[in-house]
Order: sequence, then C-alpha cells, then structure tokens
Amino acid sequence: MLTIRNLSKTYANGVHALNDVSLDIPRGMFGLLGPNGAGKSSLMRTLATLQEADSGSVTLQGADGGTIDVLRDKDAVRRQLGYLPQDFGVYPKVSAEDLLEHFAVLKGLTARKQRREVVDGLLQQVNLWDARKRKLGTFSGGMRQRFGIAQALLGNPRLVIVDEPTAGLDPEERNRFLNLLAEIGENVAVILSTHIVEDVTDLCPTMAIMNKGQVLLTGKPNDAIAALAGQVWRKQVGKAELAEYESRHQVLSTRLIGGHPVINVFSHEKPDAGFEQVAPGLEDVYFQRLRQQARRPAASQPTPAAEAELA
Ligand SMILES: Nc1ncnc2c1ncn2[C@@H]1O[C@H](COP(=O)(O)OP(=O)(O)OP(=O)(O)O)[C@@H](O)[C@H]1O
Repeated sequence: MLTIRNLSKTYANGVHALNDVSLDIPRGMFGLLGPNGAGKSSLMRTLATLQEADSGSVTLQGADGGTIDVLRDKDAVRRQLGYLPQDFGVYPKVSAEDLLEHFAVLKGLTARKQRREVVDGLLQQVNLWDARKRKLGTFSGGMRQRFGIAQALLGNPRLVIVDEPTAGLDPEERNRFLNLLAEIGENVAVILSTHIVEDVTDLCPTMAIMNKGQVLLTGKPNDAIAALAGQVWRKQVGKAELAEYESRHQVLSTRLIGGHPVINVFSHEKPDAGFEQVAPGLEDVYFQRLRQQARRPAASQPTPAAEAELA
C-alpha cells in the first residue's frame, strides 16, 4: 500500500532525523513506535507532504491501482490522505459541527446536502453526535482527538496518519480512541505513531520500532515477541544492588513492585539462581532493540538496512 525506500532527512542544525528509512506499510493498522525524538513526526510530516526529504522515495498505491509518487505528486497524495498532527489545534469558540463543516468546504465538498450528510455521518462515527453543538473549547482531550479523526476522514482517505494521538488521554478515552482507529483500519491504511508500547500491542498487526532516525525492527509484533522467547528473565533485587545488576546484565526494564525493584533482563542463559524465566512482551522487544542500538559503538553500527534485516 505504501512503500518507503531509503528516506533520509537532515535538518539545518545537523540532526539526522531520518536515516535511510525503508518500510512497507500494508492496509490496516501500522504502529510506528519510538521514544521522543526518534524521528516519527519527521516521517509522518514527510508522508503527509508537509516537509521535504533529502533523498529516498515513497510510493502510494492509488485507488485506481496505479501508484503515486508521494514526494512529488503532492496534490494527488493529499486527495487520498487524512492527517491528524501531533499538535492539532481547534478554534475553541466554534462548535464541532460548524468547524467540521468548514473543513469539509476546504476539502472541496461544496454541495450543501452532500456535505451535511458527510459531516453528520462522521460526527456519528466518532461518537460526537450528541456533543455536536458544543464549543470545541469545552471538549475533553479524548473528544478533541475524536474530532481530529473526523476531520482526517473527510474525503474518504485511503491513508490516515495519526501522530501520537493518545498522549495525555486517560485510559477510558484512550481505549475509546484506539477502538475507533481499529474500526477505521478495517478499510484503509492507518499509521499510528506513538511512544506507548501498549497502543501497538493492543491494536497493530504490523509495526516498526524507530530510534535516532533509524528503523530498528519491522514486522509483526507477535513474531518479534516470539523471537525473544526463553531470553527474558525476571528478579526482585534490593535497591542497593540495582546499579550492579545494571552494569553486569542487560537490564531491559525496572519496575517498582510494592516498593521493591523488579528487573527484566535479556540473556541467552539464566543470569543467576534468583532469576525466573518470563514470557516476553512487546515492551521487552522495544527495550532490547533500543539497548542494542545504544550499545553499538558508532563506528561499528551496521547500516539501517542490514539491521532491519536482522529483525
Ligand atoms: N524543524 C526541525 N529543525 C531541527 N531539528 C528538528 C526539527 N524537527 C525535529 N527536529 C529534531 O529531529 C529529531 C526527530 O524529531 P521528531 O519530532 O521527528 O521525533 P519524534 O519521534 O516525533 O519525537 P516527538 O515525539 O518528541 O515529536 C529530534 O532530535 C528533533 O529535535
């Protein structure tokens, strides 16, 4: 559906935000997971035709079966694209209905009756029908994000890009929002960028992990989790011992349970007697990849392409 090859971008300040990024993004939900500064927004903005890459190519399979050169045919992409940016702002004094109607006009829905039908349908789809007359300034974070999805869906896009949409939502709103995305993902490609591992675990049949502009892994979350089987070990340790464990072992994560640190360690063998083997999760995969990248001396870093293949 979307094919990204060797995409690179260096900002004027010298930051390599995208470093030879290659990804295949199919229909359905695709999770793009990475910490702050990984390059997710740079990639999203490039796909959304809002900024230029230095090199590489991106092609989108069009509705007619042809392909669109995303980096060049920007108008063609925009006709097939819905985008919810990270910093989606709304006019606080305007009602949801009026602003969506306004966006619909901008999208080219000029026939009044048809526009009403589309706007009403979207307000129902995102479950804001009862709140449609309310000013957007009175909306909760979750409601604003659902409004953001409604505007992204105007014009029946084939590709929907949502950048960190669940940050700041409470668990109930987050669930509701993710369920909405999953429904949309049944028909179109949805790229969900997030730093929240559970967003991807719960929802995305395919994903990529990104950091420092590089793709560290891409594929199915379950395959990546299965590849770690038998290599994640857990132990409760004393607070004073923690630093030593961190220096001797590859500690993936530390959790305080009842005030005591419990560590997950990556190791091919049982690290010591007190450890028990645990079933890995996507969080272990995520931290293992980030750790692996951090441990490599810069000079011996394999090319991102070779690295992604290792996955
Ligand atoms: N316009 C810009 N000019 C210079 N540097 C930038 C610019 N935009 C982003 N960066 C830098 O590029 C790197 C990648 O940023 P990007 O926003 O793409 O990451 P991200 O994964 O989306 O993180 P976040 O969740 O914090 O937005 C960061 O080091 C960031 O500081």
